[in-house]
Amino acid sequence: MENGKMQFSAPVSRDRVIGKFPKWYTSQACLQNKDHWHVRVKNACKERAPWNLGMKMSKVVVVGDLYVGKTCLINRFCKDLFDRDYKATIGVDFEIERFELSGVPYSLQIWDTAGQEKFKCIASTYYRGAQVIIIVFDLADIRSLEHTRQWLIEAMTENEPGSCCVFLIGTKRDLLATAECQRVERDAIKMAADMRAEFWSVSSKTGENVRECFFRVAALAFEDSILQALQRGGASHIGPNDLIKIDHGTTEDPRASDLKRLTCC
Ligand SMILES: Nc1nc2c(ncn2[C@@H]2O[C@H](COP(=O)(O)OP(=O)(O)OP(=O)(O)O)[C@@H](O)[C@H]2O)c(=O)[nH]1
Ligand SMILES: [Mg+2]
Repeated sequence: MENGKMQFSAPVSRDRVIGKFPKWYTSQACLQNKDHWHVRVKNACKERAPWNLGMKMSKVVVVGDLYVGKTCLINRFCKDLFDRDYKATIGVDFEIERFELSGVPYSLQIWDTAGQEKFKCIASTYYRGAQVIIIVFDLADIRSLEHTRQWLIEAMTENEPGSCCVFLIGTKRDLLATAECQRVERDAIKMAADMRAEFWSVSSKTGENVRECFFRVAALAFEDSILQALQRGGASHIGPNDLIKIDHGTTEDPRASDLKRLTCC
C-alpha cells in the first residue's frame, strides 16, 4: 500500500530473469567483450535496497527493408510465435517486454517499423529517443544487407551521435546451408564492424539465437543506462529520480504521446 493506493505489479516471468551477463554472438563484431556485469553497475544494483528503483524502460527501434523478418523476430521473442504468411506492418507497432536484470526490474519498449517505402514517413517519427537501434536484414538476400547502412543513417538523424547501441541482425538462417551462411556472415561482420554495431545471426522460424540476442540487447541497454546515470550523478548520489530521468521511453502508454507527433506527415 502506497499513498493510500494498492500497488500491483506482476512478477517478471522466470524466463526473463537475466542473472549472468549475456554473451556476444561473435567477438569479431560485438559491443562489449567482457563476460560479467560492470562492477559499478553490479554495485548500483546491490545498493537498490534503500530506495525503490521502480520500473525502468528503454526504447528499442527495429528497422530494415520490407520482408526481412522484423515482425517475425519480435513475435518469436515476445510471443514465441512464428507466422509463415507475410503481413506487412503498416506504420509502426510496439511490444513491451519486462525483464529482471541483476535483480533489478527493467523493460524494453520494442518498436516494430514498416520497411515499405510508403510508410517510412510515419515510421521515422518513432526513431527519436532510441537507446537501441536494431537493423535487420535477410541473410538470404544480400541486397538487404547492403541497405543496412542507409537504415542506420536514417535512424541516427533522429538521435544524438553515440547515444544508441546498434545491433545488426541477420534473419532466416534456417534458409541457408552452413557454408553459404558463413560466407554471408563474414560480409555482415565487416559491415557491423564498420557501423560499430554488434552482429547476430538468427532464425525466427526455428528460434535459433533469438532469445540470446534479445537478452544481450536488454543487458547492454540496461548497463548503458545505469552507467550514464552514475556518470551524471556520481555513484553515491544515484537514486530513484536519476533512473526515472534517464528513461528514453515513457511509463504511460507510449502510443498516446507518440501519436501526437504523427501530425508531421
Ligand atoms: N524461413 C524463414 N522465414 C522467415 C523468417 N523470418 C521471417 N520469415 C518470413 O519472411 C516474411 C516476412 O516476414 P516479416 O516479419 O513480416 O517481415 P517484415 O520485415 O516485418 O516486413 P515489413 O513489415 O513489410 O517491413 C514472412 O513470410 C515470414 O514468415 C525466418 O527466420 N525464417
Ligand atoms: Mg513487419
